[in-house]
Amino acid sequence: MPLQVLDHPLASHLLASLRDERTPPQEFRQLARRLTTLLVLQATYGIRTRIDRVTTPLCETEARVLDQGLAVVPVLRAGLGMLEPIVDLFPDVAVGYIGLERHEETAVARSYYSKVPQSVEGRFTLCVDPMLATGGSAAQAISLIKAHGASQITMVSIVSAPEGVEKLQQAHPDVAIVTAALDEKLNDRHYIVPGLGDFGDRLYGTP
Ligand SMILES: O=P(O)(O)OC[C@H]1O[C@H](OP(=O)(O)OP(=O)(O)O)[C@H](O)[C@@H]1O
Ligand SMILES: O=c1cc[nH]c(=O)[nH]1
Ligand SMILES: [Mg+2]
Repeated sequence: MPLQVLDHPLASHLLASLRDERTPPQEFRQLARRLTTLLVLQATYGIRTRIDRVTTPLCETEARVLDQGLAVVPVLRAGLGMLEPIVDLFPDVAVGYIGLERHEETAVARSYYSKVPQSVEGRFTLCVDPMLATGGSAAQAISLIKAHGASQITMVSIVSAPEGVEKLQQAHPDVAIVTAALDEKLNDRHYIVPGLGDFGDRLYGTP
């Protein structure tokens, strides 16, 4: 599936502040929520709809309504920073959780928690994790989500590296990727450059 890079002046503006090393955690969390709202509008464009009828104070008319449930699976911990706006926009969403932590040196992700509802089957499913670096965490998370029956999955990230996009597209060619930025590269510690640093640490104030 092609990669979609969100191209909107407000998204760029919010991302600039997220990247800024001076942005404190409280503001960082708010920016992450606002940018996720924009990303999710793009990511859910293909959710199934149907035509219903509604009566306005003036007459009856056709109205397009949602005809498919949404599921979201944030990858702990940083993905939690993207959850709240999605639950606000889609109150009937089914939420699963996957805990993954990269090894500091190898960057290989270790799984420490997983609770994905079987109800992802048939739902339009978003896997959310703000950083797509080597792609190891996203590829593992999506394999787990698929094992629970999901078949229509979109990966939503805030910043992506070319290496991560390539890995995910190879591992899961059926999964769409929506991101706010495709950055230049990974450094020798597997961090995205220019990136924004460690998203989880900046979100939760844990240097
Ligand atoms: O594409 P990858 O190379 O796998 O890297 C991306 C992962 O790294 C970060 O999580 P981290 O392991 O730091 O855990 P945290 O969210 O708990 O800080 C980030 O939130 C992704 O999950
Ligand atoms: O740049 C990166 C890479 C992985 N995880 C982060 O939080 N930042
Ligand atoms: Mg981290």
